[in-house]
Amino acid sequence: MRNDLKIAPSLLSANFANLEKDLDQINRSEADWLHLDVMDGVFVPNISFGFPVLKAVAAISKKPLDMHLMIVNPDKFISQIRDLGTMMMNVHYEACPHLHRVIQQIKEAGMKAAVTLNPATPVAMLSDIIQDLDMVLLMSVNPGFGGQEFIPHTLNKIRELRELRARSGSNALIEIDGGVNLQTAPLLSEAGADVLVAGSAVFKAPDMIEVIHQLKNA
Ligand SMILES: O=C(CO)[C@@H](O)[C@H](O)COP(=O)(O)O
Ligand SMILES: [Co+2]
Repeated sequence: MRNDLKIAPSLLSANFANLEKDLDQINRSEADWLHLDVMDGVFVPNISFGFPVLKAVAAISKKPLDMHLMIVNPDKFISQIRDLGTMMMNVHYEACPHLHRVIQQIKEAGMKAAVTLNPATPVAMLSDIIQDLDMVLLMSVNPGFGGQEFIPHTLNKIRELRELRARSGSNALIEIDGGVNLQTAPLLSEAGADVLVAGSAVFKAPDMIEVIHQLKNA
């Protein structure tokens, strides 16, 4: 069994009327990171939360922040995201015509940089940027909503990404987001994922700490 699989609970499925209670559970769990889904209603057909909520969450979270920006023009917000104490800033390939510049700006701001691919975007699109990345996030659902069903083709994309990573000498982690649960996590771990994001599987469970423990040992 591998012992390096990271788990990043996604706050999108938390109880927003009592975030402090849910965050306390995450803080006390074996979760490695806290995944935060920012949506603008333009890049994706949904709106989640913005800086007032992010500031309150950042003040309570004891886990490093993994910020998933489902927004157009994410470069406009690099310094504000950094000032929250963010560890990893994920921008979508599909939202960044000047991706190389955005990645350099994120790193210059002192954060780790990740690129996210939608389910229909081929892994090969990263061949000229993967050397500069700390992580690639593969969406295993169409972004915008929690609680959707896992797209099985993601398993092939993980294998392709591992090959691209090996060919290019990159150390980028492979993170998977969408439909991760106790059934899909072992398949993802086996295929070579490094980080699993889980929203509804964690926050809708009766015992979050136990589910995180089980995911971690997938
Ligand atoms: O980025 C997103 C959705 O766009 C995710 O991070 C979701 O929050 C994952 O939710 P589940 O599929 O795990 O319920
Ligand atoms: Co996400």
